[in-house]
Amino acid sequence: MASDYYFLIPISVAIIITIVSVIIRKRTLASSKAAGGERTPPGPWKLPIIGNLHQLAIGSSLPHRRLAELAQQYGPLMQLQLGEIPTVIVSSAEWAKEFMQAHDLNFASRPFIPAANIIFYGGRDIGFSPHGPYWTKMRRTKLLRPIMEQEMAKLVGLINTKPTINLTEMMLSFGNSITCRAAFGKIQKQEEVFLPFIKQFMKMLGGFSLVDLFPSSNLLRLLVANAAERKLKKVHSAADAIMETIINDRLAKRSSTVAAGGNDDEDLLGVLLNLKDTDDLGFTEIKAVILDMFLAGSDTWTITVEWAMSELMKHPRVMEKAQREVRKVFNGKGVVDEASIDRLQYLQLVLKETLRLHPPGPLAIPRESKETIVVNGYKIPAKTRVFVNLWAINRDPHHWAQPEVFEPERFLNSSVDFRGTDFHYLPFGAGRRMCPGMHYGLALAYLSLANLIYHFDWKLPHQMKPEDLDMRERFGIEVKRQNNLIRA
Ligand code: HEM
Repeated sequence: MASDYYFLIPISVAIIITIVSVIIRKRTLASSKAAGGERTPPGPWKLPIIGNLHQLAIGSSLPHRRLAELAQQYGPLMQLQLGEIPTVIVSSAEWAKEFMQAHDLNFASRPFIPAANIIFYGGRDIGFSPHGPYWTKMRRTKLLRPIMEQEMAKLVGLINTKPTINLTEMMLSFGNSITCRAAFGKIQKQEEVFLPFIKQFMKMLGGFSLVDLFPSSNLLRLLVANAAERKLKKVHSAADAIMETIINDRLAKRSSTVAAGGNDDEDLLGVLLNLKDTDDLGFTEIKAVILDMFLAGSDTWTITVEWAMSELMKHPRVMEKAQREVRKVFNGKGVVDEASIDRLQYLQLVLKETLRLHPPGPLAIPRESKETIVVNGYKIPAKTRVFVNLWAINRDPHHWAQPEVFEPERFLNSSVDFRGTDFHYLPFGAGRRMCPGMHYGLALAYLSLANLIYHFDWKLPHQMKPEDLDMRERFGIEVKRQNNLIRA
């Protein structure tokens, strides 16, 4: 008897699917028509409470890749609700130009991120301070170009002593030691205790944290936020104590340097202490900017060098060409120094292409709209969080032929540059909040890369073929290689 009704099952399923699709479509359309007739950007249908978080969690993709997939479905300006946070994702050069140039002023602020708030003394740094007079004053602070060449020589010496090297680990510790020199000058003992704190801050700032996405949830606050906050504050106060000691030591030495007619401006701390007297800078601000230097200014360029080396090992033709160039330019000298680095034209193409495919900050640093604004007919309410997907823009097939292929020659005879004016190529962002450490980061990356390929021939371990090299990424505040790069 029951079998008589089996034919009804597919019909019922079809009817249910049709009804659900109509409801979803209606809700999607409704959400793209805001009150007052302006449209809101399109986006996927959201669930109560979590909004679109489940769509980000689908698959094993990292956020910048998953957001790029969603943008292919919903368009280069897409609206998502991430927990309680209304969010807009920008994924094309044309829209990036709207947000980072035409309406840059409205999107020049940073959202409130609880971990960043603790780490940077309530936004007293450059990267997370809201847009306003304080940020303007801090942006004027010149981030230093340290004495790099001695450090490079140390790196070369270290590689020379080892038959097999882990380039990932080596670049990490090299980057940290350069940053310590740039920030504090010659320090020895504090360096070792300070750096592990920085690593912990990195972990706490990385990714999309639940506490950040549900700021009003008392339950979440009780279950996770309070414990996480306590841990972060403990780590922060230990890092703070070390910085205090370093500053006090410097102040003691500084008076004798200045009394002897010297200038204390060889490192970032010296420069900031000079500004303290003229620009009304407090110790809190000095410590916040030093933390910026460690958090934004160390891993970024070392990760870039690592990706460049990975691509060179994967593409022996490019490695050979780059190596031939650097050996020709520096052969008479025996050392790679900064003076002739501009002559390495092919290496510049290699670095440009590396940053196109592997921008270390693929979603930049989030921005926030100051006021409600209509951009090209789409209404963006005040306090909307904005992510510009630099990773997706840098490989948009509308602007790049064969975008997934590593081809440094694509930049030959092209005027496309890092400056943030070519909106289809934005490894350093654009507009007011564009990276202030660009020149310093690029100089270090060129010099390291040139040294690595000038002094050494590189080979993958265990007879690995170039095409088998694992190029997977790991997400954090910066995107690194998932597995370490080892050289035989
Ligand atoms: C290869 C190296 C680097 C890359 C690719 C890079 C990339 C970026 C990106 C994409 C942003 C966000 C820009 C935006 O929101 O539009 C940024 C911001 C920032 N970067 Fe870099 N960066 C690098 C090196 C450095 C270095 C060496 C320093 C410091 C010495 C530094 C300090 C900063 C700071 C302070 C900000 C925040 C600026 C603000 O909010 O006003 N960066 N960087």
